[in-house]
Amino acid sequence: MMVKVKICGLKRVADAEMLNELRPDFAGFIFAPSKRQISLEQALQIRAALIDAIPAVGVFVNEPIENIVAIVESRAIQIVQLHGDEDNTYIEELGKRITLPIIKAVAVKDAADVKKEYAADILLYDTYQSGMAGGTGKTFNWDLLKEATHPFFLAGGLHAGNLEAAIQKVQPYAVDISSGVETDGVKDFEKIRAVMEIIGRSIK
Ligand SMILES: O=C(O)c1ccccc1NCC(=O)[C@H](O)[C@H](O)COP(=O)(O)O
Repeated sequence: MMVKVKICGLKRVADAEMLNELRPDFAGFIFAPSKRQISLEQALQIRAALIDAIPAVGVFVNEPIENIVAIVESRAIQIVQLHGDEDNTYIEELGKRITLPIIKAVAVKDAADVKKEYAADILLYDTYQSGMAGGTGKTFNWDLLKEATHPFFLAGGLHAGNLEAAIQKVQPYAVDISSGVETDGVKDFEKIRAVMEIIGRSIK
């Protein structure tokens, strides 16, 4: 089976047009403080430009549940990604309020982070960096993922130059890439194309 790809941090309608051509499996909208943060209005415009076959993942960091529910009701997103310190009580509460799938991101410092169970549909393992919730552009020690017992998204510092090695080593369900497909902070068609080519060659 081919590894799935999420291209995260879309900021422009032009980014959606790139994805429509290159066909990753998911697009990510950042609703948390970040250089990639977008407003609901921008998200609705980008969603409208994206083909239906690419679900938009809304990325939140410790967001009040009411705000996520409002964004879900606007139909700007089809999947929710929790990228902060959300615990199982929070995730279960959110799960009662929405019907969308929930991805829980885990910042990996050590093996205990990988062993922890969450009440989410799937986990996403990302690089831990103090003071940054995500989008670090840095990899982490993939050996720690030997402890993973369920399919997961791999994130953190991935790009066309290390993607093949990452897939071979950790066999993720999906890869999630942001900084590695940007040039000067803007999504770069050629970098996304290179990633999609590598994914096309990868068989799990
Ligand atoms: O990308 C951000 O700026 C960001 C900010 C705050 C929380 C989450 C964020 N990104 C979430 C993602 O899913 C990224 O794709 C993931 O962290 C990997 O980013 P990168 O290392 O830049 O490829």
